[in-house]
Amino acid sequence: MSRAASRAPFGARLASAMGARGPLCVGIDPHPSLLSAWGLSDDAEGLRRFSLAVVEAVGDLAAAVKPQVALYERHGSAGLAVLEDVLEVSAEAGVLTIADAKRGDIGSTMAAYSDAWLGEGSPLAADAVTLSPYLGFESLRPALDAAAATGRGVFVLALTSNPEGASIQHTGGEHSVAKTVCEAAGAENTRYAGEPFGSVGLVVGATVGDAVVRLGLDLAAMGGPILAPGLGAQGATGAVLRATFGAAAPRVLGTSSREILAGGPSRSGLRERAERTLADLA
Ligand SMILES: O=C(O)c1cc(=O)[nH]c(=O)n1[C@@H]1O[C@H](COP(=O)(O)O)[C@@H](O)[C@H]1O
Repeated sequence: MSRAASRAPFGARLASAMGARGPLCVGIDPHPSLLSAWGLSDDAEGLRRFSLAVVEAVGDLAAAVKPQVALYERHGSAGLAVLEDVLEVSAEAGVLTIADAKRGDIGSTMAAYSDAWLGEGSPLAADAVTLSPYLGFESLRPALDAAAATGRGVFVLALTSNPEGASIQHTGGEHSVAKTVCEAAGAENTRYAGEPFGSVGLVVGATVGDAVVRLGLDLAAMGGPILAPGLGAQGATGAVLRATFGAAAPRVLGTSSREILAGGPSRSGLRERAERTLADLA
């Protein structure tokens, strides 16, 4: 039996991890300022020590970790080699991985991104990857199909946490861009009928206020998980998150990076902040 065939769908694995550990994803964002605050050098060795310390500290607490790919890319091939190791060590630690790569391109090129982040045997393959639908939701088809074939998942940007996102995502009147993306994800998740979550998730920031309601996004019916950045450093709290998502709150995976990472480099400092965030989300 191939590895792909033996892996349960991502949505089912995430639902089970959230049920066992709670709805927290810890972002691994090795910003230069954080490396410095931890007494580490802004190079591949500093990146490695930082990232592995985070996985070691929270790998048994969080449902998922989310390495921010840009912060590895800025170190070139040495940084990407570290990312490969982080993904492998995380898998060994039993925590799900979401590569925050925000990829999106015309279909033929998308197939190559899909091979890299979701392909069986790829050194960069994670349990899920973030995708941008700016070239049209259907341009993501290679990744949607690869995710289904390999038991992996995707999180498609719908309502991002940054204030500038509204200038595109809120446009379109009754058929806003965000609502269109939400409906397309819902249609895609029909292939996962019977699973606790579909494997096609959305990114909706915990900072978007009443936009979910105002734009008429039916996140509960969408069927997939919701990755909600914006906790901590961007100002959102567990209470804000519950108010923002309403009936869809049980499918929300809250994600926080800088707020938790600022607790390092000590293991206890990182765990204390992760546990505090988890308690806030409960
Ligand atoms: O896809 C994401 O994770 C993402 C989407 C979004 O709308 N907003 C957002 O902040 N993110 C990412 O989530 C992380 C947030 O980091 P903190 O603000 O430090 O918690 C960064 O890696 C962002 O790139």
